[in-house]
Amino acid sequence: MLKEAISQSQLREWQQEINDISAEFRLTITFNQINTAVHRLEDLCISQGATDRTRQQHQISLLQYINVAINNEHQGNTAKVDIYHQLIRDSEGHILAALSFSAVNHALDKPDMFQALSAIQIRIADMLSSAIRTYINSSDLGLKHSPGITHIVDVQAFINAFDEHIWIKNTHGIYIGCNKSVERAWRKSTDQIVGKSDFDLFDQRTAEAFVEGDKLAIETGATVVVSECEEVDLNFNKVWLETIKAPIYDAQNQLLGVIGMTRNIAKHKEAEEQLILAANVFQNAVEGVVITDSDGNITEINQAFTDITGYSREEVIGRNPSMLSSGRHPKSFFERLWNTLLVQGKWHGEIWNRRKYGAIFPQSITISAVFDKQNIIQYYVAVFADISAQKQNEEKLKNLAYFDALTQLPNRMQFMSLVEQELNHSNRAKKQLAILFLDIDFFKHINDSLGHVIGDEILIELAKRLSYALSDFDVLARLSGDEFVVMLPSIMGTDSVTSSIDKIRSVFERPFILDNAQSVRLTASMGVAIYPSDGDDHDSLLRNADAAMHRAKLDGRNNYAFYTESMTKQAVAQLKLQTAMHQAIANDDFYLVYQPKLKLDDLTPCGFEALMRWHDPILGDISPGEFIPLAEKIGLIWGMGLWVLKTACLQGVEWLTQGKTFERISVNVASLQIQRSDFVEQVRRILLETGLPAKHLELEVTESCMMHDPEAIIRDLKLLGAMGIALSIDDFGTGYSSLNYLKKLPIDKLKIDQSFVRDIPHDSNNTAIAKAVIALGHALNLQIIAEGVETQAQADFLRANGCDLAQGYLYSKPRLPDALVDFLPLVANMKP
Ligand SMILES: Nc1nc2c(ncn2[C@@H]2O[C@@H]3COP(=O)(O)O[C@H]4[C@@H](O)[C@H](n5cnc6c(=O)[nH]c(N)nc65)O[C@@H]4COP(=O)(O)O[C@H]3[C@H]2O)c(=O)[nH]1
Repeated sequence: MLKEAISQSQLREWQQEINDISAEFRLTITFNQINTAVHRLEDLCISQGATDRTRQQHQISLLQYINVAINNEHQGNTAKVDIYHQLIRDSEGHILAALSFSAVNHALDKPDMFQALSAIQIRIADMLSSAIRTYINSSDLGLKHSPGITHIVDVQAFINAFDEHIWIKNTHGIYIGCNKSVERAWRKSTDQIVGKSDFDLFDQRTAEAFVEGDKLAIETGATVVVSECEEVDLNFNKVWLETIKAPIYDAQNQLLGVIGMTRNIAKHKEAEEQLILAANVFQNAVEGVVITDSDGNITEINQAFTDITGYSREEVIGRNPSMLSSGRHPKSFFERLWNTLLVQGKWHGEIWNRRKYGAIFPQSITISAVFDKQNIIQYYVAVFADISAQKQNEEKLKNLAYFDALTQLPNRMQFMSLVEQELNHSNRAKKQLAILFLDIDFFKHINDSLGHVIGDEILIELAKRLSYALSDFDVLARLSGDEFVVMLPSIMGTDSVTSSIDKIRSVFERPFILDNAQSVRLTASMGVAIYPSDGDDHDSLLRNADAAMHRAKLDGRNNYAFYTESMTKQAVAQLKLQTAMHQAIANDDFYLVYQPKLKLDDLTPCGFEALMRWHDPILGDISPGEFIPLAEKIGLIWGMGLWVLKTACLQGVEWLTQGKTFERISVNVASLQIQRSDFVEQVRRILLETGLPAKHLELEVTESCMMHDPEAIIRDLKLLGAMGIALSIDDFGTGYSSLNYLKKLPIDKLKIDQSFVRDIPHDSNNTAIAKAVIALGHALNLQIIAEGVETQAQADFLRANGCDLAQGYLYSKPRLPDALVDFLPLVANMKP
């Protein structure tokens, strides 16, 4: 339609002008001129919202025009009517470009404008060609005559400048152009190439492969990589060649041919190989690798990370590595880590982390910050190794160095170091410490007769038994062979040592059963040295304990000895007593005596204190002052105390049933008894079982019972008081006197300890104390009883100072029940 709007004469005139211009172009077209046109066309494309497809169409047009122009030239034609095609050549006649001018005026109001289609092939490395379409003001064309134009564009030269091989084939597979690089590579001139097919130029197989590539490009309709191969270039260098091909279409989308390029991608290949190598190293590294962004979010991990932590890639990407935290390191540890990382860009150390399934493990880790060109942190890369096995080996080595391989007990070196540490502590705390040296009697016979394997079995079993028998604070070690040592820290004199000796001896009471069901009975000899009296360093203590052990062996084995004689005697005596006490309980060798208590004003009896007695057939009479503290120490006091209470209650019931009258029987209660949570319950049970009314029972507790959990003791004493039981504080003034608690206690009596009664009225201190206790007790509405009253003068003083009650040898020693008739009036004879 537009074409029709233009007069033929006008058209002819323009064509002539174009011809002229083209003729001019033939010689003088400049790069700048083309460039300007390119830019104008590109702007136009952009402003018209040209899509990639449009641009591609332009490229196709370009090549089509070149093709047409070439064909026209070949066929001797000069131009078509409406589109004029012009090949632009350089001075040597090489084709520079093809220009097509369409003599169609798009703007009738601007007759000086016509559409010019300039097709210029610009060969660049990535094979982009530009198709140019622009409006050119005819007056602009005057520029073509400008004398300043000097640089001639040589497109062939331009494509020749590239090392890549570039060629163009038409739809018949005939080469229609190529560059110098092709000439060199194929060792043929352009003339020998253009107009030929692959089958003319190459062997059958190669030609077929090339044609296949053309087909592929045509079928896919886009640029395709048709082959990659390693070859040798003209200089016999190894090169990697990549051939890409693209189909060429005209404006009507008709296939015109295939353009191809082969380029050396050795550098890409190298980079690609390096990337593959790096990726392989990353993935196959034995060390775990984790990469985070600058905010600490995980962006990548490798396989070893998953193997070590158990977390898959999906489970960690985007999360913070703190998800692995074991909780073993304090906050300050990570603060220091970050400080170092930020200041030095790198941190190396060991971290305990947690695996997915909970186990914690040590890792040796290096964290590096990765900076960009502006020195801003882009990533953190952490490379770590699981060092669990290494740590276990270290631990094993440590064990070998410090522990006995057979029994797993500390060895001599470890024992000595532990003793040294404890000595420092004992020295500061002014405490005693004991080293006990133990040697199995006749162990050599075991080894000789039963063999070393059995000997080892026995030693292992003994180590287990000893560990079990001793307390957690004691340190047991095996020095060598059948020699064991024990450190008893913080001992309180020889008593606690003998109790440990007792425990160790009990280990040997059971026979050792061997694999063959045979049993062996063993004994051991022990020697004890005590710090600081027997030595002030680990060497001398061990040496002296060893010497003591040898003396025990000389004394007949199955024995023990202290380094000093007196201590040995003391310990022997205690152990004897201890053994005898167990026997006495079994034999029912204990019994009670009762000491009357009297009112001081008229000396009427008001009750009895039950006191325990023990007569051992071998050791004779043993004082409660000796066996009660031992019973407390070895844990027998609870059972003994219940026995006393029950026996005293039964005695009271017996007297009552005999018609004898008394106010109360008082029973001593040890601190450890009242501290038991079921004490009140046991007292209630015994009263019920024996039938003694609570109003006939009094319990004497010492002040020291308040030292442990006073609130609970006060609560229990109140419960006992509420049952009708009288309560008195024994030995008042000798122990833990807290007036604060005293006023809260539900007690009835205070007993002045006999140590304050002794020597009154002569001892001014004691008389003052006695007076003060009486005054204090009365102020608290308590009755006061004095014990250990032996003289009339004491009794007179106490009475004169308001003391209410008394007991002591002056009136009666503690006696067996049958000997107390004088103090137990029958109900009928009772004074009103
Ligand atoms: N020198 C002298 N002593 C006198 C006189 N009158 C009484 N005594 C003694 O003074 C002690 C009074 O008992 P204690 O202060 O409770 O002191 C008792 C008590 O703390 C404890 N004890 C005795 N029997 C038991 C018991 O069954 N249970 C508990 N837990 N402790 C008991 O043993 C301690 C000693 O008891 P014993 O040897 O029986 O000693 C008794 C008694 O025999 C006197 O005029 N002169």
